[in-house]
Amino acid sequence: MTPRTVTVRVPAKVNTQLSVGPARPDGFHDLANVFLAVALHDTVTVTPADDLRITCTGPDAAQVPLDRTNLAARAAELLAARHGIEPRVHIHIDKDIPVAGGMAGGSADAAGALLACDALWGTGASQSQLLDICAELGSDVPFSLVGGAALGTGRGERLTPLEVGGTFHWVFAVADGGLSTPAVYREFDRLTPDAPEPAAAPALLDALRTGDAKALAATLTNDLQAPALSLRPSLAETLAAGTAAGALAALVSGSGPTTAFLCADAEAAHQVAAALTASGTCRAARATTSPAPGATVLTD
Ligand SMILES: C[C@](O)(CO)[C@H](O)COP(=O)(O)OP(=O)(O)OC[C@H]1O[C@@H](n2ccc(N)nc2=O)[C@H](O)[C@@H]1O
Ligand SMILES: Nc1ncnc2c1ncn2[C@@H]1O[C@H](COP(=O)(O)OP(=O)(O)OP(=O)(O)O)[C@@H](O)[C@H]1O
Repeated sequence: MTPRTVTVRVPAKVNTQLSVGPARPDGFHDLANVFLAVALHDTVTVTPADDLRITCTGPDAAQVPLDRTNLAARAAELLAARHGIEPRVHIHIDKDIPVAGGMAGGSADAAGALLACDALWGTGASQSQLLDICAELGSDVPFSLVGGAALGTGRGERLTPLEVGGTFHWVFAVADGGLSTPAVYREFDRLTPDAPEPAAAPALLDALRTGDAKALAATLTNDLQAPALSLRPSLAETLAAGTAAGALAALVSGSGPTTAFLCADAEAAHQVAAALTASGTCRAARATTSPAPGATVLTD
């Protein structure tokens, strides 16, 4: 029987290594992008409707477009077009991932809507067909579907799964307002005229594989950190506050302006979150863990 409602939970991501090469002729950049899914989630629920409709709840809901530019709507449209059906569906997003925060929130919603609509419509797309649609929707979307940890090459859409040998404890400091991903890449180009070809760092992959937080802290890198700080200098204060509170490492998450703090254990993460909240250098601080599974159907 065709299900009447499907709910999918999708994680946010942090980039443990984000190495960026020179701009390509198509405007994208080749990456060595070591993604790690973290246990902050959006929940996407799809229900049959007369037409494609989007609603959104959550603290950042006012910043989410409710028209067909929403990545979740585009995902439903693409899947429907591939199968010659009309995307008559109400997509509800319960949003907990910061918007325009460098944590792939829109990408998560796209992957979630795709998986949910596939189940609702019984289109039975294979994982590789779903991944193709994801790549068309955005560079981060394939990883939102698979979760866990993966190396993304090309523009980040070509994934190789990675082993993770333990649980890592993180704090994410949410900033006021967002940063535009294309603007951060443009600032990277301005600051880095001779970027080398990117490659994954063996020491970082080892740290993930062994679950060694100190080793991971020593190897975290983000080539978009300098451009994000150039566009939003106040993020340096947030990074310093988390480091002073005992984080093993502090870095900008993806294109920012969310900042990420790797901690030794759950207790340290709670202390760092409390100190960041008290510091007044961010809007909110959230403690969480990684890795987390990719898009997962909860009910149908
Ligand atoms: C910063 C990251 O979040 C790190 O994972 C991603 O690279 C961004 O992924 P995304 O938001 O899914 O990005 P897309 O929707 O594919 O592209 C948005 C814009 O970001 C820039 N972009 C993105 C990915 C990439 N490898 N090179 C780029 O230059 C381009 O200006 C592009 O027009
Ligand atoms: N479902 C969605 N949720 C949030 N933003 C969306 C969505 N669909 C489209 N957008 C648009 O995309 C922009 C970027 O939002 P998003 O939260 O995906 O950024 P991000 O987390 O920085 O992305 P990334 O880390 O993949 O670069 C928003 O400003 C918004 O206009």
